[in-house]
Amino acid sequence: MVTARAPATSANLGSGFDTFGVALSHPADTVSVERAAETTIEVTGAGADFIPTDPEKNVVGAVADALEAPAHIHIDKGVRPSSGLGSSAASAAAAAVALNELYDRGYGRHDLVPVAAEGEAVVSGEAHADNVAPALLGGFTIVRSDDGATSVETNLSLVACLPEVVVSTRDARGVVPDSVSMADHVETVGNAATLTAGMCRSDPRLVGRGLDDPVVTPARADLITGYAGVREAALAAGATGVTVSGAGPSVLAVCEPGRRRAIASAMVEGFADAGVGARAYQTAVGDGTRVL
Ligand SMILES: Nc1ncnc2c1ncn2[C@@H]1O[C@H](COP(=O)(O)OP(=O)(O)O)[C@@H](O)[C@H]1O
Ligand SMILES: N[C@@H](CCOP(=O)(O)O)C(=O)O
Repeated sequence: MVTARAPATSANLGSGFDTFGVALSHPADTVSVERAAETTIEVTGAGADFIPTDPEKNVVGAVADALEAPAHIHIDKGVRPSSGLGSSAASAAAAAVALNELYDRGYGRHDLVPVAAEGEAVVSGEAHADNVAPALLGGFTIVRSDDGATSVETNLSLVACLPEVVVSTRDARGVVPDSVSMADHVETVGNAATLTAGMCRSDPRLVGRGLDDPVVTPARADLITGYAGVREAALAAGATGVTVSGAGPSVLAVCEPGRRRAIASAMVEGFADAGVGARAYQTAVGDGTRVL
C-alpha cells in the first residue's frame, strides 16, 4: 500500500484566473492505494456523502485510468468538496503521486500535472491545472496551456474562510465574462505582475494589492452570500488583500504574520452577519504532495 497527502489549494488569486495557484499548509486529503484488478473507491471524511465512489465520476478514477494503474483507492477527505479550496484537485494529486509510486511509473512531479488535471475534467468539464499544479508542486504556481507549470517558493500567511454554502466550480465558470475591455486587461496585467513580484519577495503588501481583479471576481462575488461584508471585515482586521478562493465560496485573505487570528474571527463574524455559518483556516503557503 502507498499513502500520499495532498494539500488544499487556492486558485486564481484574483488577477490570475485559470493561471495562478498556491498550496495551503492545511487542510489536506490523504489517499491510500493498493493494487487491484479493477479500480474501486472508498471515501471517508469531510463531505464524503457528497462524493461519488463510481470511478467514472470520481477524479481519482480518471487518474488511475490515465496512469493505467487500477487500484483500490481510499480517500480520506480533509478538504470539503465544492469549497473553492481545490477539494477534487487534492484527491487527484494525492492519487497521481501514490499510483505513480505503487506502479513504479517513474513520472516526475511536473509530468503528473496533466495526469491529475485529467481528473479535474471529470468534475468541471475542463482539464484546468491551476489547482493540481500547486497541490503537486507546492508554493505559488503559474500554469500555461503550452508550457506546463512554474513553481516559486514563498513565505506567506493566509486565512481561508469556508462558508456553509455550496458553489460548484462548473456553475461558477458559467458567470465568467466572455471578453474583457482593454482597460480591464491593462489593469489585470499590472495586478498579476505585482502579485508575482510579491510572491517572489514573500511580501504580503504586494501580493495583497495584486489580488485585485476587475473581471472575474466581481461576477463571482454575487454567488457568495455576505462576500462584500466579509471582505470589508478582513481588510479592517488587517488583511493586505482579499479575494474569492478558486470558484468560491471560500474567501481568501493575505496578511502579515501575527494577524491571522484577528482576521479569521472577523471573517467568520462577517458571514454570521449575513446569516451564514463559516469556519476559517489560519494557514500559509505550504508544500506539495508528499508520500507518507
Ligand atoms: N475525490 C473527490 N474529491 C472531491 N470532490 C470530488 C471528488 N471526485 C469527484 N468530486 C466531485 O467534484 C465536485 C467538487 O469539486 P470542485 O467543485 O472542484 O471542488 P472545489 O471547489 O473544492 O475544488 C463535487 O461535485 C464532487 O462530488
Ligand atoms: N480556475 C478555476 C479554479 C477552480 O477552483 P476550485 O477550488 O473552486 O475548484 C476556476 O476559477 O474556475
